[in-house]
Amino acid sequence: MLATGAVGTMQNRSERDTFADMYASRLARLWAVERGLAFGRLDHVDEGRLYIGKLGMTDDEQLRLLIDWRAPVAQPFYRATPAAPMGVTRRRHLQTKGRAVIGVDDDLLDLDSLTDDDRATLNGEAALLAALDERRTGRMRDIVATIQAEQDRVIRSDLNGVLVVQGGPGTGKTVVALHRAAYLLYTHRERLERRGVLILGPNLTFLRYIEQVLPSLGETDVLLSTVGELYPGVTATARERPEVAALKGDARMAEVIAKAVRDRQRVPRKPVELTIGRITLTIDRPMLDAARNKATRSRRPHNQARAVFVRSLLNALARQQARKIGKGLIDDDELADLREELRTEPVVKSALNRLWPYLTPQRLLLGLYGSPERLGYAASELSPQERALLRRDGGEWTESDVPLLDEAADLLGEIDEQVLRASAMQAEEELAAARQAEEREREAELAYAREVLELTGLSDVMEAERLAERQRGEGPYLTTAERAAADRTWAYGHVIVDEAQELSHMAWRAVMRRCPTRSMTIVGDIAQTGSAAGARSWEEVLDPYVAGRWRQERLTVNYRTPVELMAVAARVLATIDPALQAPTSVRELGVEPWSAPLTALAELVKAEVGEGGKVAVVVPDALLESLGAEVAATVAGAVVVTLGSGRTGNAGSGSGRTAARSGADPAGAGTSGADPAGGGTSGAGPAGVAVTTGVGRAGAAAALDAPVAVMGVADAKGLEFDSVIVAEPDLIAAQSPRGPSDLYVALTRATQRLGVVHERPLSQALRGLPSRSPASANDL
Ligand SMILES: Nc1ncnc2c1ncn2[C@@H]1O[C@H](COP(=O)(O)OP(=O)(O)OP(=O)(O)O)[C@@H](O)[C@H]1O
Repeated sequence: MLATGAVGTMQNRSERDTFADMYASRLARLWAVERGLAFGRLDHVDEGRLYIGKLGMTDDEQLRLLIDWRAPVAQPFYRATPAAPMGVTRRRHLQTKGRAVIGVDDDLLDLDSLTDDDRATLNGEAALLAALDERRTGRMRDIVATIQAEQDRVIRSDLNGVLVVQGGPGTGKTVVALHRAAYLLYTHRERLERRGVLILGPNLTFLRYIEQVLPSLGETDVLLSTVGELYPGVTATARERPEVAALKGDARMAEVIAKAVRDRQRVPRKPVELTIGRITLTIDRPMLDAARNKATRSRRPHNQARAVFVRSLLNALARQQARKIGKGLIDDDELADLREELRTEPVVKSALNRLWPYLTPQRLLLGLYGSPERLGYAASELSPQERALLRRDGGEWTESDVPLLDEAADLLGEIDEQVLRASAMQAEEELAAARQAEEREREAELAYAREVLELTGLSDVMEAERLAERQRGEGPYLTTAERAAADRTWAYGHVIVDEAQELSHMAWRAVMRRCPTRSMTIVGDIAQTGSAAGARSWEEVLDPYVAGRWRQERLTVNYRTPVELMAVAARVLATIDPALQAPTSVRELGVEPWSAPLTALAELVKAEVGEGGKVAVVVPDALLESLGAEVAATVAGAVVVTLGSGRTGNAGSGSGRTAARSGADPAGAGTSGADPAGGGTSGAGPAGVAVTTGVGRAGAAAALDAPVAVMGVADAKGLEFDSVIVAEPDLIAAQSPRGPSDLYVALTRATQRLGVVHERPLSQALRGLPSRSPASANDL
């Protein structure tokens, strides 16, 4: 397709591009399912022998070769038990390497109907345990070959309505949610491909960790995002202090934002005088009140209601002008002429901009944070201490700001397309003139365009370049996920929220706006809530939106953490709430968790790296820098995940203490409010999953690929490692009101080995762990 080159009519070329895109994505899907393409066999009483795979295949005669795992006939592969065999006599798991079968595991479901031949070829190793024992790669894998019955029920649950999946650590919530996305796309392809599926995760590292699962199941067009990336054009990865995050996530902030918008429509006390030529016009209180009331009554969002306000005010001014120049009564045409003349008068324009300004959410919020007076008005319901927490001058957007920006955007509405176009045109003309006149550098030209936009009061709406692009018409071919990512008002066909317990009230409002049909899967664990603004119960979260209309499934088996490690974590869980139940672990490895002095940390990390697999050191936020530097100085290739999700400082190889923070990778630099890429859709991830932005994710990948990563708990959420060392556990438990939950999360990240290092005395729950010294590292 591509080799035909850019020939023919516009239409030919656009067709060619569309076909090329289509084939490319088909090819990406086929490549992605290569690993473990066929993984199961069902010997069925009626249907004969069926092979189960990642997608369905038939031969030239339409004979079924492979059944898609999501098809109804494949269901017994996951659900059949000896008690309820569903017509299956034998279930066989195929282990493959490349395209060769290297092993099989059988489950016998109906002994009576087996033939003698069948009996002779039985093979009973549990495929699940083999999968769980595998060394971790730093990326989540699909579990399509070993999905368990309780998980299958979640995966195949109905598309409609809100499904909550509550489960302890390691119960497969994340992996099940991803398989559910694949299942829903398969079963409701048309509806969901058109509207798209959004998956929200807790941080960029996590998204990086899971992003290959869906492509490996043949699904490439799903949008993965964090709440911090939800608002197009802003990539917020910075985090607030817990008390600020809690306040910004509080439900009362909705009214604060609403009042902040009303504040910008307030009528000044004194009349406004406008001198145009030799006459002076006065905008007085009654005129303003009338215009404002008309605008408010129109029930349009602020930026659209502005047109009503402006028209009313200009009409009044035009009449006043007519009176002043002695014209008296004027007809409609004359009124219209005068009004349009006034509209272009600079003094009038600037007065209108002050009285009812075009506002972007960014400008509104910064204006609010930056002004004690505005805060005093909008946040009058908050206490003075709370208002002080909101005060800020400029600075980076944080994750907790994003739901507020979204709230504001909803109340402000889009800025009129015509205004945008006019500004774009103006910007373009001015740019062209500037080019001819002075041949300035490209940078300077853009600066000039920005200035032009500044003058029209639209500078922070969009970049000059993007305005011009928009003006020219359609952009390049975009997938549903990419279009959805760039459109704040996009309504998704299905939304999956992972680590959902972390979302604040305000974040839920933003999420619910994106899913008016309320077809959602919400997975999380109330016991793991770390954010001060997070959830205490699912009722509290969901009842405001779907009271009595949501259903819950529980996952109860822990596939990650071995029995010995979970016993320790369960003691910590009991300190949070004795009523909470830890999930039951399926594996027993015979390796006990250990404790050691903090001073031995670096040596112990080295020893763990020697054991192989991925190692994580989870530390209190306050010690991230110092301990990160310490580990980096001793262990080659260590990466420190700096505070703020997904940004990493590559700690280098033994170069010492300075590297941990200051050496932040260049890709991680773009975490400020205005994302220069705009729109936040920088294309495809490695296997074609549309990702919202490359900015922080390159950094996130470094943390997952490194042999050792040092991080705070917020960045460890949802991840897992072969070996985990938790530093100063009691400081983690004390670092915020939800600290004990953070500790519980930290202790449940390991698939094989766990240790704690400490200087402070250990709390009751962790006391009594066998001690380990670096010298004995290899003995354990
Ligand atoms: N049926 C299964 N077959 C193979 N592996 C599984 C299965 N179920 C879960 N796992 C593995 O168990 C681990 C934990 O799963 P996952 O991360 O989805 O759990 P989680 O419930 O989201 O945990 P947390 O709440 O701690 O983040 C993963 O490595 C996952 O691949």
